[in-house]
Amino acid sequence: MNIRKNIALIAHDNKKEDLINWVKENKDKLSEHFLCGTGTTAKRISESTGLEVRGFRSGPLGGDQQIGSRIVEGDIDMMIFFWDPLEAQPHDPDVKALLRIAVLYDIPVANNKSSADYIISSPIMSSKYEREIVNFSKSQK
Ligand SMILES: O=C(CO)COP(=O)(O)O
Repeated sequence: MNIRKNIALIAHDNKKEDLINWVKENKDKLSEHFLCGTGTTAKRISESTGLEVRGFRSGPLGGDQQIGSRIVEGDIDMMIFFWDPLEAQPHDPDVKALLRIAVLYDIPVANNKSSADYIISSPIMSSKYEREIVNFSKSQK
């Protein structure tokens, strides 16, 4: 029995279909975990797949920041974020901040289908794999 992971699912508008299709392809595996996402992404995935996805605010309204804060709190184990490489977003600083915080806290991140396929099929998904919790020295706190 695998431990249920907290997986954040996020996609920009031009990438939402790609993420929904990926979730459909991996529905059985994903149904064993806790899913969350930015507002519109979460809603669209729920409607298209029937999976329960906890929705935060929409990305441009602070959803990326909410998920970033969950990462800081240790409440997100991995993030699938299909961001749009061909279109600027009004909240690009929030997107950059979320990607930065995911790197800082050593969260596995996939930004396209092939890397998402790697994560979903990797030992990271099983209970045997324990990510080292990132500890910052006092001076960095
Ligand atoms: O903009 C987003 C991520 O930066 C996604 O937000 P929505 O899921 O609300 O469209």
